[in-house]
Amino acid sequence: MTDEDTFLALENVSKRYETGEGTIAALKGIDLSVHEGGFVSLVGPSGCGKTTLLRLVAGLESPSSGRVRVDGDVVTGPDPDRGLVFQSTTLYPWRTVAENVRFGLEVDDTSATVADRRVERLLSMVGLADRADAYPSELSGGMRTRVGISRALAPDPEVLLLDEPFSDLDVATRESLQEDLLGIWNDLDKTVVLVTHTVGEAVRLSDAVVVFDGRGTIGTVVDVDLDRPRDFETDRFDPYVSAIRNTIRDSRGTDQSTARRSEKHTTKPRH
Ligand SMILES: Nc1ncnc2c1ncn2[C@@H]1O[C@H](COP(=O)(O)OP(=O)(O)OP(=O)(O)O)[C@@H](O)[C@H]1O
Repeated sequence: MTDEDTFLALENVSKRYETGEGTIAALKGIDLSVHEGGFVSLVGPSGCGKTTLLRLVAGLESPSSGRVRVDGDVVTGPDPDRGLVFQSTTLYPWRTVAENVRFGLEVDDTSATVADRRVERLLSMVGLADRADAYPSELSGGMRTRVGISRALAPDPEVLLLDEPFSDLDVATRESLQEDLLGIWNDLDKTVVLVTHTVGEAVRLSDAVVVFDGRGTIGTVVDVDLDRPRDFETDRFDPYVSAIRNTIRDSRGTDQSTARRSEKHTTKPRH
């Protein structure tokens, strides 16, 4: 991948937090490039800096040094072009499903007709067209997550940032949402960064899996060269997939040589 293909870039990014107990180096000298329309997952042990990286890309935090760029522009704060979905999706309980999704459009001056059409389209993409008038308390956890994703997509962001969005869900719901997410990604052509604790999920969905080593640095980036659309059932038993999963599990949280810290990590363009 050449530098011109890079859409989302972290350039020598470090993030330190000052706390009562001292300085926490959450991320150290991170270099990462993601091409436009790429799907990248971040995995690694708890506390290794995955959420911090996502928050930096979202513009909710600033790097202590280095910079984050999206489509060439340095990220200086939140922007509707970067949609964020957190672990336990918080919906507005007093708003209906459609009104929650529509919220993402109220910050800009999208006309009512365009907004209605977009909300309708997003809800049908996630299979909730018939629940538009329901309230969040009337929905299952999986449905709430679907609404959260639709809300993040409403302003038509270029980048979708997902922080363990499926972690509270049972296996069947999780897999169904993974399929939906791939469908959305394919139809809407977003650049996606997903934080997950589940190696299988990362491999199933991504073009590349970024494996953090537990010391604030990236241990390795594993490319996932599987055809799309993916067949979850077949892939589950594919020896190539097992080998990738093992590589990721072996790299996660293991000691990395200091020499790797300055390596530049690049994900390959989608084929
Ligand atoms: N606002 C903050 N103030 C102080 N320290 C923080 C803050 N946010 C994160 N940290 C610390 O930075 C490190 C990285 O945290 P981060 O949440 O990015 O990890 P993570 O990989 O997402 O973890 P998990 O998988 O458990 O969600 C941790 O040591 C955490 O305690």
